[in-house]
Amino acid sequence: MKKIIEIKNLHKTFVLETGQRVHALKDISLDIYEQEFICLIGPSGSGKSTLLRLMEGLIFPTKGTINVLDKPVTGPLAQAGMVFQEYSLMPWRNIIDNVAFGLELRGIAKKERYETSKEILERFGLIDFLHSFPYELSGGMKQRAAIAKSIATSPLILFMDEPFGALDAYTRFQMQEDLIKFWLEEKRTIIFVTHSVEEAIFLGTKVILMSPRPGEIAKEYSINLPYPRNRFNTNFENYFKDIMKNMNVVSITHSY
Ligand SMILES: Nc1ncnc2c1ncn2[C@@H]1O[C@H](COP(=O)(O)OP(=O)(O)OP(=O)(O)O)[C@@H](O)[C@H]1O
Repeated sequence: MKKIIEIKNLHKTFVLETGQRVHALKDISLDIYEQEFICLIGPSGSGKSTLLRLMEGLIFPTKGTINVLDKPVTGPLAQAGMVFQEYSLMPWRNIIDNVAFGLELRGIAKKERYETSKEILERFGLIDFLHSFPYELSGGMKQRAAIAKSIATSPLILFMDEPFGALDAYTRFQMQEDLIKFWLEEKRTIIFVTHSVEEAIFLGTKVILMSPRPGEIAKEYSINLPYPRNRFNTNFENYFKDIMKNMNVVSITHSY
């Protein structure tokens, strides 16, 4: 498999307005290969979003290097799509114009960008909502539209920061299944931040556990379970227990 992202000895320190320094990430080294589905988990403040933003080229390392396709990251990646927990859609644009936005930026003619966007929206079950505005959709539909928007330009890498964090449990399960279906069909590289250990095991080819601040990679797990995954399988549960133990979630691991 081709290496897509190479991170070497990366440190990130933020300097606050008061002059105080926050050491967010410490000595991160990580290789990410084509078609991997990487899930980043760890306690709040362990630097998951910071690591994602560094990979996306939205911020830059204090020390160390990040290469994407053998080139140092110098600004927002053209080959990437991004989905956040909220705010991924522009409220003043209807759904088709949101999805078509990236294509519009690339100068694709209206007819063609609408055709591509309709195809994607059909696939994500939103074909009846082309002309609706984001506020008219449910949370799950909005996130479906946000994913559709992020893949419209066929990005090589999809960065997702807690995309299902605000959804109810039922919608979240549904979205996880839909995302896996998309990934199995398209085999893009996905880097996905979540607080849910269970979600990470359900989705990821690899789960990367971060330690509390300053965030370091505490452990990398290769999840050797076939897709679609079964949460009630013993091997699934074993990964869950092992990760929870390494997170030191004593009250939860106690009962096992
Ligand atoms: N722009 C910034 N300026 C100053 N400090 C920042 C900035 N962004 C992040 N930090 C700090 O870096 C640390 C890591 O933050 P980050 O948001 O990456 O953690 P996280 O693991 O994604 O947390 P959560 O799970 O709560 O979203 C935190 O201490 C945070 O306060």
